[in-house]
Amino acid sequence: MTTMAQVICGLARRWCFGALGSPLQVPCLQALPLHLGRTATRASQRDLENAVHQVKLWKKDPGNEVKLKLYALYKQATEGPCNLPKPGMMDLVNKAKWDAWSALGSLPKETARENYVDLVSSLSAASEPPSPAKPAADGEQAGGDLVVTSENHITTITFNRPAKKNAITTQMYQDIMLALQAASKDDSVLTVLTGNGEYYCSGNDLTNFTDIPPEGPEEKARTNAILLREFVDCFIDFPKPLVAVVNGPAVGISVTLLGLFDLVYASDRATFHTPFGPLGLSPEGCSSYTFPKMMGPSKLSRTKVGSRAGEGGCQSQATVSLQGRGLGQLVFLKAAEMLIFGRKLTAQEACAQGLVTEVFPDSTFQKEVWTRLRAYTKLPPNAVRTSREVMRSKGRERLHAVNAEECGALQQRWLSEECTSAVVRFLSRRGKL
Ligand SMILES: CCCC/C=C/CC(=O)SCCNC(=O)CCNC(=O)[C@H](O)C(C)(C)COP(=O)(O)OP(=O)(O)OC[C@H]1O[C@@H](n2cnc3c(N)ncnc32)[C@H](O)[C@@H]1OP(=O)(O)O
Repeated sequence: MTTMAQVICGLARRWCFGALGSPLQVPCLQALPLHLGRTATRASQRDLENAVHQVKLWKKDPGNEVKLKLYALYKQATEGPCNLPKPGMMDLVNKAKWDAWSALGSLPKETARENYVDLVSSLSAASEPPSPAKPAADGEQAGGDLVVTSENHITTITFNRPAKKNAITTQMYQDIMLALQAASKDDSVLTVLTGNGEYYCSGNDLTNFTDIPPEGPEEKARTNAILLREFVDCFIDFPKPLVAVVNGPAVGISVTLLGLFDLVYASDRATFHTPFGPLGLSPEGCSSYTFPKMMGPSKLSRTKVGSRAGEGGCQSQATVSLQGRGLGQLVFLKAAEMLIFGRKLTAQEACAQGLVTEVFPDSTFQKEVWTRLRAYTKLPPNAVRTSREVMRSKGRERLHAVNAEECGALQQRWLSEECTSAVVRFLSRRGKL
């Protein structure tokens, strides 16, 4: 049975998507705050347009009552008194809007315009789009190495060690797991990971390898493998859409995990680097499975090849290479170049390979991405969740198996001479040893 609350929620969602085509309205004009934020001047048509634009940027849903007020005032300001026939009782959305508009009676257009602008102005302060976190003067932002916020049905987990390029400490792995656990149960529709400052994340903090317990390095490798496996499992099993807002360069595990995300939005300043070869490591985050899957031969760009190009023909590089390697041999060239040889991709390249959903100019990145995400939170949450589950459930068992295998390989790698000398090189160059 549909309850009244459900009907109202449904109304709110439909309005947010502009089912009725314009900003919403007011049953009782006298209740509106007049002249807030402006004094003696009358509101112009330009003021009205600016106010409409402002409403689109609001991050907080102002609620149905305000939306109705805005709708009615806008209609009155642009079309005058309501002279439409009254919608039927069952046409709930249109009836509510008709009621609100009709309640304005013969209010002059100019006054309606003014009231609309004043109402928006009074509500705007509370609805500014979130500004990207900025490092404090000493390079570290208050709030710890990980900042978790929840607003407007979006839970945001922010790497917050800008002075260390947001490298992930052992404590941060634990805290991210806790944050994901909480986000899976809160009322958020989306869970976002992002970074504060210049970097998205520089991957595993390489000093994590330095605190060897009395039992020796084998014990350290064993506990790290358990931690990594549990950490990646949290992403595999996470029940809601995961979004990466990649504000800058991404390295190591912060890149490999992206294969488990649903949306990856990147600034054109971002790069994607998995330097496992140079570090004596092997892939993690299920990337040995997800990357070849997303970057497989069918995804490679088509390139003119030899004399065939002269005949007007094109062949993909993959096709050519595969022919050279023998029939039936599947070689995932791009994934191999990244994961084995440590080739760094630009945001555009990563997008072409399917690792990134969309690239935005850095200057408008935050504004565009958060506006998009806020719009997505207005979708019916149960439908979003169901679609995601249907898409994800089939591969989950496989991902767990891949994760276990990758962690087993890494446990050995961490004990290898190749890996220890690479970490020592990095740390000694920075005077950490
Ligand atoms: C238990 C689970 C294990 C999961 C395993 C995951 C595998 C990976 O994630 S592999 C990838 C590991 N990450 C790296 O190899 C990146 C190492 N860092 C760098 O190469 C460079 O720092 C940089 C390219 C990210 C930035 O270079 P830039 O010259 O601009 O800045 P720096 O002066 O080097 O860095 C500033 C500051 O930050 C510290 N730092 C940066 N990244 C890390 C890191 N990953 N671990 C530890 N510390 C890092 C760097 O030491 C500097 O610190 P100081 O100012 O104190 O010297």
